[in-house]
Amino acid sequence: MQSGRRCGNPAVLECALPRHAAGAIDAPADTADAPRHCPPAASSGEWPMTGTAGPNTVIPVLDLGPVFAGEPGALEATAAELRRVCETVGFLYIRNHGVPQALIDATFDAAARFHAQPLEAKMALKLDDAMQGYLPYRSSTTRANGLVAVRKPNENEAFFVNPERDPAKPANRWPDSVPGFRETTLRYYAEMEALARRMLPLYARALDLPADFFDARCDAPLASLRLTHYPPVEYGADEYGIAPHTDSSFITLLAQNPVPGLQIRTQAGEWIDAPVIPGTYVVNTGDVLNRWSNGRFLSTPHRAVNMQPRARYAIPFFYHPNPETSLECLPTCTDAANPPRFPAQTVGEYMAWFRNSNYDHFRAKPAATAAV
Ligand SMILES: O=C(O)CCC(=O)C(=O)O
Ligand SMILES: [Fe+2]
Repeated sequence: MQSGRRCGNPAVLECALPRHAAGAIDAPADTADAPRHCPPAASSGEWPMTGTAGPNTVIPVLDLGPVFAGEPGALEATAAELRRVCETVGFLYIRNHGVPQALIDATFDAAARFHAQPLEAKMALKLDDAMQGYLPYRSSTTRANGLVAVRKPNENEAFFVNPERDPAKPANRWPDSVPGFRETTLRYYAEMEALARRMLPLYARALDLPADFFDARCDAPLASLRLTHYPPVEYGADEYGIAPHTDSSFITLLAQNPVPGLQIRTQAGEWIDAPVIPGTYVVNTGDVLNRWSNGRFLSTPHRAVNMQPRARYAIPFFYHPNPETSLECLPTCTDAANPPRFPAQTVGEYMAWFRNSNYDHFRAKPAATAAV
């Protein structure tokens, strides 16, 4: 799998990089014969621009500093901006999030050291029914979204860290010979959970709900930290580091990665790069919030490819409400002319469906019922 550069033409990397760094338009993934990873640079002009967009990107940047400092009026002002972004883009960057950069760096380092182990050591921790452990290379296929017709396994391997608060659930299993791995990843997990919780009032106000609406519904959240490794491989047709998909989450928090590769699909159906903006997080709305809000907050398709001649790691944190929380349509997102569009499932039920659809491990065992 480690077969060197992926676009056989060395010019591809050179022509792709400047555009990718500028968040420009990519070719549709679904077009089987489209040139991949080096499309013509062209803007549709239809992409919604917002006043807070960074200099080189159409994905807005939201400053959380004022609201986290408790500045008067900041919650309402930031929530109004968040509402606009979630209704039109579904992806944003946040700055002044409060997560120490040293912890982010240490977590990337832990991910790299985990994946550098011999395959045998990783396979000893193979994914279990609680969706915890090691997901081997090319053993997940993005099926649950209807976004691409040809579905090949994703060109990545991953390790999942689950919450440790519930003694009834199997505990995380840890590698024996990756020093500090457990401590670092659990510390990062706790930091991510705290950040997501601090953001809940923003999402509540953005949806015209009382500021504490989500608090009790997310006090034992069904979150998961994923440590993904995208090796530098030669992609074939319809192959991706991770194929076009939407996240199942309420929100996903993705630490900035020194190696770019994330791309999002605009409402106009074009793929754009999410450029690296140091010190920020990428945050996106997932399917849970999309369903809960009756489609009002977008769950935007995205994908990742590793165009670099070196390994790429990603450490997304998928945040969900409590498993028993009902996703019955939020009261501010429906009226007589806009009836609920999605079943009032619980988060756990929705997650079980999503997981069974996407992970070969669970497809082989349709009776699996773990809720992560
Ligand atoms: O690798 C990335 O940048 C994004 C990964 C992603 O979308 C996911 O794991 O759901
Ligand atoms: Fe994702």
